[in-house]
Amino acid sequence: MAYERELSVAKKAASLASRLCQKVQKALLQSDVQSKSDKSPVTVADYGTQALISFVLQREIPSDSFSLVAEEDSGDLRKEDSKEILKRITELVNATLSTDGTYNLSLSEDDVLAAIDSGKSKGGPHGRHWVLDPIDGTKGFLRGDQYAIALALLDEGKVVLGVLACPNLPSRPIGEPEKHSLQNSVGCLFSASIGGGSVLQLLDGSSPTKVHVSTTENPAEASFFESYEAAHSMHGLSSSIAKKLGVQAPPVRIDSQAKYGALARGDGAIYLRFPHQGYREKIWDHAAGYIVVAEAGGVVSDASGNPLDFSRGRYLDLDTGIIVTNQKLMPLLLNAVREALKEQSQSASTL
Ligand SMILES: Nc1ncnc2c1ncn2[C@@H]1O[C@H](COP(=O)(O)O)[C@@H](OP(=O)(O)O)[C@H]1O
Ligand SMILES: [Mg+2]
Ligand SMILES: [Mg+2]
Ligand SMILES: [Mg+2]
Repeated sequence: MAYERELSVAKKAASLASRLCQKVQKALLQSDVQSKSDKSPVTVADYGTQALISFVLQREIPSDSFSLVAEEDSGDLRKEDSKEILKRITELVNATLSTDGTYNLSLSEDDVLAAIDSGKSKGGPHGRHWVLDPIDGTKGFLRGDQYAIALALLDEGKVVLGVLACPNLPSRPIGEPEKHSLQNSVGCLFSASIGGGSVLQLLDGSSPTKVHVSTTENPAEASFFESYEAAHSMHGLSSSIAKKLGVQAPPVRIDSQAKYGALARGDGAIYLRFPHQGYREKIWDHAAGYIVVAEAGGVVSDASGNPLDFSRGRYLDLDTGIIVTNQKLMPLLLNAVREALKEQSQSASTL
C-alpha cells in the first residue's frame, strides 16, 4: 500500500497527541484557554498538539522540504504575558513525549515555538504538504464533548492519507445506548489512505476493522449529522433539506470532524454543513475527514455536487456548503439541496 510509512507515523503522532489532549481536558485550567484575534478559542492542547505532531513528523520522516499547513501559529505565545502558557505547553509536550519511550529528549520552549511555526505553509497543487487541525472542535473540547485531532497528507494537490483521532467518540455507534461493558470503550482512531480503505481502531491501536458508510437507500431510515454550533452551520437550512429528502430522525449535532468518522462507520448516513454568509472553509477542517469517508465508500461534495479541491492553498473555495452521504442517496440529496437553496433565495428576495 502506498504511503505506508507516512500513515503509520501519522497514526503514531495523532495517538500521542490524544494523550496530551485527554490530560488537558481532564484537568482544564482557566489559564489553559486563550481567545484568538478572530475571537475563536485556543488552548494549550491545540498548541501542544501542533508542536508534538510537527516534531514527530519531522523526526520520523526526515525531508528537506517539510511542509505543514496547520491552523495555529506561535504569534500570541511570543508575547510577554504568555510566558506561563508557553512553559505549560512545553511541559505538556515533553511529558507526552516521555510516555512514548522512543524519544529520549526534551524540547526547549524555542523548539516548541519553531515546531508550531512550521505549520505556516500555504500548501498548494504541487509537492507534499501535511495538513493539520491540532484540535478540531475546540469549542467541543472546552465543553468536554467531541473533538478530533485531524492530520492529512496532500500529494500533488490530492488528499492521499488521513488520520482522525477522536478521544471522546465511543466505540459503539454514537447515539446508541450502551449495551454491555465491552462496547463502552471510548476513543477512536480512524485512518485511511488512497485506495487502501478506511480503518477504525481504538486509540490504543487495538482491534483495527475496515469501516464502510451506511448503505441506507431510503431517506426515511437515514439520520443526519450537523455542527453542534449553530454559528458554524445554518441549522434551519439543514432541517428544510432533511424534510425535503424525507428524513424523519432529528439531527445528530456533534462538534468536529468526528462527524466524518461516525459517518464513515455508518452511525448516520448524511452530514450537512452550510456555513453562514461570508465564511471561508479551511482545508484542515475537512482534509482528514474527507478521505476517511471517501475510502469508506462515501461521497463528499459541495452544494453543487463538485468534489472538494484541497489544492488551492489554506482555504476551500466551494459553493455554499458541504454535503456528505453514500453513492445511492447523493443524487436525492443534491436535489433536496438545490430546492431548499432556491426556496431560501426566493424568500430572501421577497423580504
Ligand atoms: N462561522 C463558522 N462557520 C463554519 N465553521 C466555522 C465557523 N467558525 C469556526 N468554524 C470552524 O468550525 C470548526 C469546528 O467544526 P464543527 O462546527 O463541525 O465542530 C472549527 O474548527 P476549530 O475548532 O479547529 O477552530 C472552526 O474552524
Ligand atoms: Mg480554531
Ligand atoms: Mg477545525
Ligand atoms: Mg482547530
